[in-house]
This record gives sequence, structure tokens and C-alpha cells, in this order.
Amino acid sequence: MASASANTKREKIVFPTEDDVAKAMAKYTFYLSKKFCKERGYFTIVLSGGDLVLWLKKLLAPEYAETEWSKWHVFWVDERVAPLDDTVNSNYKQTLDSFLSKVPIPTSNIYAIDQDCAALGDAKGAAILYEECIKKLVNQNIIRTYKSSGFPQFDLQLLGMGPDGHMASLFPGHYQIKEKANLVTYITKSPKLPPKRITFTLPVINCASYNLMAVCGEAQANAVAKVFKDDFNLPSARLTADTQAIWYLDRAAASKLPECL
Ligand SMILES: O=C(O)[C@H](O)[C@@H](O)[C@H](O)[C@H](O)COP(=O)(O)O
Repeated sequence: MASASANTKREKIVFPTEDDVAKAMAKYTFYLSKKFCKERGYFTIVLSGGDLVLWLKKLLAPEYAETEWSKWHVFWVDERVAPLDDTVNSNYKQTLDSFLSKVPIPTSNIYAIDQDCAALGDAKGAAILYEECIKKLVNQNIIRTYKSSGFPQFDLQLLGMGPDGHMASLFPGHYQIKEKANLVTYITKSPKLPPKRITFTLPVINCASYNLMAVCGEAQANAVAKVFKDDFNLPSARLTADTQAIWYLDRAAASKLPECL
């Protein structure tokens, strides 16, 4: 595959509370779902784990009842390699229980990691099979490609950042951030537990049309300040998008930005 590079300027909006961030994220998702369902009859949305799992519940509000759920195709930007019924570790299982099982998205449009690899803790196998799954959907034209690069282009990715500045399972100082050829890679010694994970690579993340990074809480404030100073040692500072890369912050997460001090 040819290399891909998307380059938008980083934008941000600071909201008073975490609840406001979650509500705004739901609104943004609803708007983009409407746009892409109308334009191409599909909406390809990529989720993360962490707090986002709970924030997604805002999409269950009555004002979003017209969402065309049957046109959604749901992926994970990263996933812990844990059994698919593991309520503590599996992003899929947690999101299924709190949100996905409550909306009529066809089960076949929800792309969890391979069940056997998940059960066996086979991170490499899970990454290979997830990449194959994505390539298949690109061939079926369900996932678009970024210009002529052949790289998948998702409509929207909802991302979170850890206090160390990681996004997806791309951690500072770990080689996965440098991976450019594969779409999906894996880590077996993740600094955030559990240790085995698969993750989209940076070129795939940055080819998305819209990337929304939602960050709340004081624990992330130092990392947010570094990102907005362009400290590219933090994987999250490398986030771009084809159309828009926007950060939604609550006041606590934004508290160390120069304009908020
Ligand atoms: O599976 C995961 O662990 C996540 O996908 C991870 O990348 C997460 O998005 C960030 O660590 C932020 O997590 P919080 O929202 O919990 O701070």
C-alpha cells in the first residue's frame, strides 16, 4: 500500500463538565451519522475503550431516535485481547452491554476481534484477522479508501487519551507508533493493563474523515498541555484527520493550557 498522510489543524472546544463533553460528543456523532448515511448509505464509526464506553449512552436520548442504526458499521480503534464475554477487559463486551445492545445495529455490522484469538490471548493473530476484516470491507466498498492510497478511511473515530498521552494502544516510547505498512498492529506489554492489545496504526487513524478526541479529568491535564505545545513524543499529539481533528475537553482536562491558567 502507498503511504498515506492526512493533515488537518488540531481544533479544540472546552466544555464546563464531563457530562457536557459526553452530550456534545453524542450530538457530533448524530450529525455525522446523518451526513454519511445520506451521502453513501453507510456510517463507519470507530470506537475506543475507557470512559467513552459510558459517554456513548448519551446517544440513547430521545432526540437521537431517528439515527439510522441499520446503516452503522462499528469498529474498535484498539481492543484488549480478552475473551469477548470479559466484562472487565473487553471493550467490545463493555460497549455491547452499555450501548450497542440497546440500539438496532445489525449484529453482523459490529466488528469485534476474532473470538478464538480473544479467548486464547493471541494478540498477533487478532491483529492479522482484524486487518483482513477491514480489507474485506474496503473491497466491498463499505469502508472508503483515503484518496488513492488504498488505506481505509473511516467516517468518524471517537478517541480517548491516557495521562501518558497514549491514544488507541499507541504508547509513548513503544515501536507501534512507527508502524506504517500494516493497518492493525499489536502490543503484548502494554503499560496500561491488560497487556495484550491490538490497535489501528497511526496512518489508519489519521486517514479518518473526522477524529474526535474526548478528554476529561485533571489526570490528563499535563498531557493535554503538552499536546497543544506540539510535543510529538506523545502519540496523541500526532492525531490529524482528513477533514477535522477536534478535541473536546472538560475544564479539568484543559486546566493546564496557557489560556486557562
Ligand atoms: O482500550 C483502551 O484502553 C482505550 O481504547 C484507550 O486508548 C483509552 O481510550 C484511553 O486510555 C483513555 O481512557 P480513559 O477514557 O479511561 O481515560
